[in-house]
Amino acid sequence: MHFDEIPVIDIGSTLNDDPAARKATAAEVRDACMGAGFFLASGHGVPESLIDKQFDWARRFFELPVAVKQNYAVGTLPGHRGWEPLGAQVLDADALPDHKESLYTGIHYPHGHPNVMAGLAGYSPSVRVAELPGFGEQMDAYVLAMRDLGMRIVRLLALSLDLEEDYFDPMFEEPMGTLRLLRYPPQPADSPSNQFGAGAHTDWEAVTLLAQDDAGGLEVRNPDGEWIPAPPTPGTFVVNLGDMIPRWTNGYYRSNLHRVINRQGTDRVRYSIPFFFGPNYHARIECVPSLAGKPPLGEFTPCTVGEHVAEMYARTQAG
Ligand SMILES: O=C(O)CCC(=O)C(=O)O
Ligand SMILES: [Fe+2]
Repeated sequence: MHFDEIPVIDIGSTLNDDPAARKATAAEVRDACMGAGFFLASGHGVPESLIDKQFDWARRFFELPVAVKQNYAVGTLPGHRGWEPLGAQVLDADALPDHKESLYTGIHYPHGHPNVMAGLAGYSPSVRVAELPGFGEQMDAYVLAMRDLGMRIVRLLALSLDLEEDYFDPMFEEPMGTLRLLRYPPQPADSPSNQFGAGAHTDWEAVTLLAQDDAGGLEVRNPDGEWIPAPPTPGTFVVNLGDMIPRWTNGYYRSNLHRVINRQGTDRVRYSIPFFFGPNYHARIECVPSLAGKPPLGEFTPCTVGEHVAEMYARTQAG
């Protein structure tokens, strides 16, 4: 469905016991999911102070000397967690490497957890940084808030699909949750046209909850191929659907391409903090009963979350 802006949806009804109000919110969510696959959630209930602190700690981490950050590099820590230098990721194989630096952490699963011992993707201890006492505790507190917000969004999705509010709940026991700190240095105005902070891509999981600073630069592609800004909007999280959702809805809910360009032409660095939220590794993804009778909008084969993630990795490798 066509869209030319990203809607703002007040999700305050997820914080109190008024089912009729939540139903009304769910109707707005449904329209957003069938169009942009993105919305800006206001009234989310996450304290601004927690979000501000999260950006402060992100800055502090990136300001550490490279020699220190290297000790926390992806590949050095268990699972796919840790630091990635500028240019390490290629989200769009047709573009130059991404002009961004990042740290992956996420929901804390301790070393003895069976999924960690089995080496399942998405299950690792959260990152601690010895040089930054208090860093890990802040990340864990923020992740807890994202997990709570994520479940409230997942319940809205269920309602929006005419399902019981708790339809997805059992699949989100011991969920996957990756938190990423992102730092985008400015790109000069004359940088190559195929240079992006983050190249065009879709997210892989169920929902992404993104806090962005006020620099701007996130854009979503509509069906006409136009890039629509998801502008910095105080008091909101960017919420977008990942590739598991079209599988769950036979394509009726959209996981759309998006990209980032920090082309301010100044020395302005952009920071953003996405939380990628998905169900348990063993959960099954297949079209929800309320849509199963409608003609699929594409080919969507049921699979487990683990299989979905493996397929996504394979696709990037092949690309
Ligand atoms: O930094 C942003 O605004 C978006 C980042 C993003 O799309 C991603 O990390 O998947
Ligand atoms: Fe993304």
